[in-house]
Amino acid sequence: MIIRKANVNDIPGIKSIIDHYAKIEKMLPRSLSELYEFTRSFYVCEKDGEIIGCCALQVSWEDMAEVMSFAVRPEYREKGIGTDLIKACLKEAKDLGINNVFTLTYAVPFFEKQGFEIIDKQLLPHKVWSGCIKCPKFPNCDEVAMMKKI
Ligand SMILES: CC(=O)SCCNC(=O)CCNC(=O)[C@H](O)C(C)(C)COP(=O)(O)OP(=O)(O)OC[C@H]1O[C@@H](n2cnc3c(N)ncnc32)[C@H](O)[C@@H]1OP(=O)(O)O
Repeated sequence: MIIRKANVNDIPGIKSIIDHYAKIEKMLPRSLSELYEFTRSFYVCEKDGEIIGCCALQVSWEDMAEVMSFAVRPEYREKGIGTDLIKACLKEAKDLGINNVFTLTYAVPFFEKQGFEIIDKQLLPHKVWSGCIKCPKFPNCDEVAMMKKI
């Protein structure tokens, strides 16, 4: 099992994980087109040639990056893979010179364990909300904003 940067061949596997959770409203859906655009932002967990987890780090503003599209296939959850994916993203943020990593999530207890704290959504830069118009829940966002200083 390895954690590594994604390449374009991983996108169908990433989409299949996200589709599973989007159907049960645990995650926002992502189109193939969006995912290919974000290829360079993704880390994946690969096991026996199969993608079993994914997480993207997207630089959003000066000194700020977002963790997004984060999921582990149901049968592989609770084995530390999510933690390893987040660690890889936090290390990359540090390497990029970024000190603040945030996420918009329903998985609050998980992110608290990783040292993230709940913040007021108003503290996030306006640019973050440009994607919201595409969200099926818009304008009734029920995700929680969380931030970690690294
Ligand atoms: C930014 C976003 O994309 S938000 C969307 C987040 N994704 C989802 O909600 C999709 C469904 N959930 C998942 O795929 C997974 O549960 C993830 C990605 C959230 C976590 O991945 P996992 O591999 O299961 O996490 P991992 O095994 O590293 O868990 C670490 C700890 O967090 C806990 N934990 C994991 N997921 C959750 C959760 N959803 N709620 C509460 N606690 C959790 C684990 O029990 C574990 O606790 P421990 O250290 O006391 O043993």
